[in-house]
Amino acid sequence: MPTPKLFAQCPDFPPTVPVVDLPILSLHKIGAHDGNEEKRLLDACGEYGFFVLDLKGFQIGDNLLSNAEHMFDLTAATLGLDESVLNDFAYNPPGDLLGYKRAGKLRTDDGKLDAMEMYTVGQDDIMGNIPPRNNPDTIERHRKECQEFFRHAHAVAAVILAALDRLLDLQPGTLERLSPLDKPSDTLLRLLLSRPQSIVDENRISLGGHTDIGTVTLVFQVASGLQILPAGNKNVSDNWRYIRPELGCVLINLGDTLVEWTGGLLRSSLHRVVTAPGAQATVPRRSLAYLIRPERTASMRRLGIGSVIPRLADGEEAETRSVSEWAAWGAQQIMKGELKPESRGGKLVET
Ligand SMILES: O=C(O)CCC(=O)C(=O)O
Ligand SMILES: [Fe+2]
Repeated sequence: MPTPKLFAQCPDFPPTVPVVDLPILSLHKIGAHDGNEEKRLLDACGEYGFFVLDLKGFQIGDNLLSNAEHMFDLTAATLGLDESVLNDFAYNPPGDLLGYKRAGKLRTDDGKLDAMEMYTVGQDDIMGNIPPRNNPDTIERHRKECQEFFRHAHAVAAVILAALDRLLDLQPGTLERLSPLDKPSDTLLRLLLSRPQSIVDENRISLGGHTDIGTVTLVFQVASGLQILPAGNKNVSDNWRYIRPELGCVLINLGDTLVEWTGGLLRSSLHRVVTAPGAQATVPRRSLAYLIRPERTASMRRLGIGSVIPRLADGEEAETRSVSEWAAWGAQQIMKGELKPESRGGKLVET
C-alpha cells in the first residue's frame, strides 16, 4: 500500500466490494506511547490480528515507504526474468523456502492450483548472518537496497513490538530481542506477483487461506485481492472480506508465534489472496510480505509472568519446543491433513 507513484499506476479500489473495517493506526503516535492509540492497537490485535499502520510523516516510516517502492521495482524485474533463468533459483520446500516459486506449485482451499509467483529473499542472506546465497542478478545488483528494506521494516516492527511489550506487561525489549536482525532466523521477504487473467475469474484464489507462522508480518499491496476471514465466520466465500489498500500505509498482521507466546490472547487470522476486485484485476498485482520469525533457537514457551498473559491453567502443559521444531511439526501436521489452517487465539476479546 505504499506510495503515490504506485497508486497512480493502479485503477481505483472499487467502492462496492465487502471490506473489513480495520483500524488505521499511526506509527508516530504509537512511537510516542499515545495511550489511546495503544489501546486501539491492542483491540485490533485481539479482534482481527490485523491493522493498518500509517507510516507517513515519521522518519523510519517514510524511509520504509521509499524502500518498498524499490522492492516493487525489484519484484517486476526479478519475476520478469525468463522462466528458465528463474528455475535455476527454484525453491525447495519444505526445507528451503528461499528462491523462486512458480505459479501452480500449491493447492488452494478449493482444490485448484495457486496463481501466485514469488521470489523469496532471506534476511540472513541479505544482512550477512550467513555466507551469501546466490540470487538472480536483479537482486544481487541491489543488495544494498534490500538491506535498507530489511533494516527499516525491522525498525518499524520494533516500534509495534515495543508497544506490545508495554501492553502485555513484558520487560521492555522482550519481543524485539526474540527476533533480532543480526541473528540467524527464517525471517524473509516475499516479492509476490499474480498476473492478470485473460478472462477474469473474480473468485480465483491466487494464494490459499493460511495464517502466518511467525511473530508479525508487514504487507504492502497496491492492487487489492488480499482478504481476511473475520473470526467466528464459517469459511465460505461470502464471509471473506477484502482489505482496502491505503496510501502511505503498511498492513500488519500477527502470526501464530505471538498467539502461542501470549497464551492465546492475541489473534492470528486466516487470510488469502484472490483476484483483485473490479478494474484492478486488469493489472499485474505485485505485493511484498516481510515475514518476521524469531531467532531459530528461541522457544515457543508462553512468555512472562506479568499481569496480562495468563499463567498455565491446571493440567495445561508448557510448550517446550523451539520455534524451528514447532514450525516443522506444524508444516507436517498440515501436510498430513491433521491440522487445518484456521484463525487462532483472540482470547483478549472473548473475555
Ligand atoms: O500478497 C499478499 O497480499 C499477502 C501474502 C501473504 O499473505 C503471505 O505471503 O503470507
Ligand atoms: Fe500471509
